[in-house]
Amino acid sequence: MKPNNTQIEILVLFNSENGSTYRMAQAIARGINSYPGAKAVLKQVPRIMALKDEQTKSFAAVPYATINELPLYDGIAFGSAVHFGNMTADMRYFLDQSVTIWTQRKLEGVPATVFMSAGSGAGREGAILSFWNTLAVHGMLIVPVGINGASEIDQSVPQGNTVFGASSLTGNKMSPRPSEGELQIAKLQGYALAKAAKGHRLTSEATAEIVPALQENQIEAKLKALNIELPEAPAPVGNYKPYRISGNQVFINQVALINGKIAHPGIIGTDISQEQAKEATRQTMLNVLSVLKQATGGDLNRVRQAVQLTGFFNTAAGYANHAVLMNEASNLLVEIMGESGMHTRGTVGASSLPLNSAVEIQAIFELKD
Ligand SMILES: Cc1cc2nc3c(=O)[nH]c(=O)nc-3n(C[C@H](O)[C@H](O)[C@H](O)COP(=O)(O)O)c2cc1C
Repeated sequence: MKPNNTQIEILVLFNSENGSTYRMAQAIARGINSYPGAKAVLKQVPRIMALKDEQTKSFAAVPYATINELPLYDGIAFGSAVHFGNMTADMRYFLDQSVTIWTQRKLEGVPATVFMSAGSGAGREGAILSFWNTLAVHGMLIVPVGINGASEIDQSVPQGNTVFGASSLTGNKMSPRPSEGELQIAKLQGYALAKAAKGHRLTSEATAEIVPALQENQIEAKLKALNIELPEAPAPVGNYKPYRISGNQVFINQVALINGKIAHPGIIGTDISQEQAKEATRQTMLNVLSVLKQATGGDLNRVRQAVQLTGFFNTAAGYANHAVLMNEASNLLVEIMGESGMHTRGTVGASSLPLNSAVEIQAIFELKD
């Protein structure tokens, strides 16, 4: 069964009265077992009414399945006699008990295939297709046979093979039934199911690794990857809030505070160099992000996108490199948030800024609904 086992296990679940479906099931199982690392488990569906001579049947020793074990397998081959162009009542009754499994979506994506035993063959293709309806409602991955092996089997006798699944024409006595050809197609069908089940197992394992990574807070993951630790959000120094949410937008204003002091204070180009101004800009942008985190209740995944950044720079008269400084903030934001960090931008030179900061950034972000 599934848990941490490199072998895949596939249930061959059949309902037979006279043994033909059972013989087809055995051929399906042989095909499964011929696939490296795959093992077939043969079980029959419980009966609504016991057969009179059940103990004399070839399949008497095959255990009955319980409905709750279906999700434990890597794949399921369903086999039934054709009854009036449909699956048998036993099979129908059994599958009708799978409502909880269905609503819990436990069979979703699990490979499944259908084989049958018919008399004349009347309605056998329709029977397989109508069986598929139930599997589709469960979201199972249906594996047909196609024309696999069809041209190699003895064409001098009628054969029950269909592109949807193997079947036997037990009413036709031109050869012993199930015929060698019918059993051969069933074997190929079992092999194809095992192959799909192996693929399903590998995909499930890969998804199990990927999904938590995808669910992880992507902005936090990026911050970690860039070795950036957000500073403590600076407390307001007046009668205002560090952020305000209006509708689904967050408004933030920050200066270059770090541990209660301004990083590289003064006039750019006179008191501080361009490099120092860049450091102050980066610090200011980190402060913006740390306030944004506060605004989202600590969950930066709630941010849909950046909207607008406006940078104010305390510059000497004639200074014209504002864009170079503001790029420091823009690049940092896009590096952390990717495409959703893109924003419109305003950049302004000012003759003085609060606390003698060299930089002030106003930011607007949009939150997810
Ligand atoms: C109630 C009933 C309905 C059947 N309806 C069909 C049918 O629609 N088409 C057909 O080809 N055979 C039909 N058959 C024949 C069986 O499908 C056939 O005998 C089959 O091989 C039995 O499988 P088993 O040996 O596994 O019991 C019917 C048999 C019964 C008892």
